[in-house]
Amino acid sequence: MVEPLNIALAGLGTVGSGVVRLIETNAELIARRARRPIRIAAVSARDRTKDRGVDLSRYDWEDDTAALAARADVDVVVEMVGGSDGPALALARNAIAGGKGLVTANKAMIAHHGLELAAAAEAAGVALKFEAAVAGGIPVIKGLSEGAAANAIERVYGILNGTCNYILSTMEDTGRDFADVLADAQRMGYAEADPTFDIEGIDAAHKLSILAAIAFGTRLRFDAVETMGISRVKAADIEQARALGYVIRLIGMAGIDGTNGSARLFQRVRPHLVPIDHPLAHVDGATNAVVAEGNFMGRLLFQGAGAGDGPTASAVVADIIDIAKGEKGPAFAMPAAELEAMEPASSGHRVGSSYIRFTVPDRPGVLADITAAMRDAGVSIESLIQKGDPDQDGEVILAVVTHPGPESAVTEAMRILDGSDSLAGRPLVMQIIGA
Ligand SMILES: NC(=O)C1=CN([C@@H]2O[C@H](COP(=O)(O)OP(=O)(O)OC[C@H]3O[C@@H](n4cnc5c(N)ncnc54)[C@H](O)[C@@H]3O)[C@@H](O)[C@H]2O)C=CC1
Ligand SMILES: N[C@@H](CC=O)C(=O)O
Ligand code: NA
Repeated sequence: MVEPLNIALAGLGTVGSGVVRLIETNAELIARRARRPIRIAAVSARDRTKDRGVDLSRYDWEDDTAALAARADVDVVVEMVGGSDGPALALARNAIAGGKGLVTANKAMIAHHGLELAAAAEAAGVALKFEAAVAGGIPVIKGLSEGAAANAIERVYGILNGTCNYILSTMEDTGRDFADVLADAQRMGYAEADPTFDIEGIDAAHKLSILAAIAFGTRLRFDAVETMGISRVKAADIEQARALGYVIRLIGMAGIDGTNGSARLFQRVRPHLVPIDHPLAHVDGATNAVVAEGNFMGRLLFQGAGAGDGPTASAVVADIIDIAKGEKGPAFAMPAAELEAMEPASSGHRVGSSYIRFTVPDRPGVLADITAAMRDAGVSIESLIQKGDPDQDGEVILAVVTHPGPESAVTEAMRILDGSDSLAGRPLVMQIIGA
């Protein structure tokens, strides 16, 4: 008789309920693939009485998630509570210290404490796994750390936040309002408990820092991700981008930069203009896509559902199955102590075209001031479009696309214009992804 793998589930929201449903629905095939049954020994969440659409009566209930790590009948703790610190981190630390495997969907916790937890798991001889934490259901952690293991990865980039992608692509398709579409994403379980993490790019930055550590064998540097979200993107930008042949997507991008002689880690999350014939332009809704470029494999594209109960549960349970089969890691594809400490690279010398949206007062001389600042900073303008009539405040929108050049020149032009009375608001700069 094969012993089951006994698991404890902490958190029974979108992801946790999905995990219960998946384990119950596919129990037989999971047991065959895991070589043993997966048994839910205990569950815990904030509210015992809440209707989650799954029957929890057959599982032991713990009011305090911390109790799960102390149970002798549990082999693996599955953390689906969320938050970089607090009860999630305490549970993770205690589970590992108690010799239990840890599976987590929590990118915030891994981005902040992943190295510590990975080292602790290696020392304790237990598994730490977090496939669901990056790009939801897409097996990108496994893909990079196993499938692409033989390659030096040169660059990794893509769409890492389902909520932002859902907002941008829905606004683009329907012209609906930002707040209204965000409320939809929350209803569908895509958004973080605090959606600021999504719309300000922080969630994508968490994921990017995890991917970069695995792709490049570097220590996690979430603190060094240059991060900008989509809250300043207006419907007018989406409209202008479309008129110019682009869509807007929140893109995370990481690579090793050797420009100044020493290798540095480049990590950035920002809204970008993506040409409509680029594969990332067709990634809609809560779908994520990750591109990895390796020196022998060439370009790989991983694409699939980046958020939501089913896909995220699929990634969580895949990790549980790996542990049932005896897999122990290491979590970041190499021992935590061997990950290289690398200084962050700045983006100033990067070269490319930019889109700049200016909101300006409707009066003569404004255009001359803007173009003079661009000229003085060495920015060459490819096109400039003025959007229609002034709005009710007497302001108009100017959309500028630059010829390829150093990003530092665009930054300098913005510095020259800072505080100018030819601007009615802070310009928005977005880089344009090459085809
Ligand atoms: N929703 C999604 O599509 C995805 C979520 N994730 C991550 O999975 C984790 C869970 O996310 P969701 O299920 O969406 O969140 P949720 O808000 O739907 O569920 C959170 C669960 O944790 C419980 N909880 C919260 N604070 C607690 C506390 N102090 N003590 C005990 N229980 C507590 C809640 O009662 C609830 O059952 C987060 O780390 C999130 O970033 C990862 C990938 C996708
Ligand atoms: N809030 C996240 C959930 C998955 O990681 C997202 O929208 O991508
Ligand atoms: Na994943």
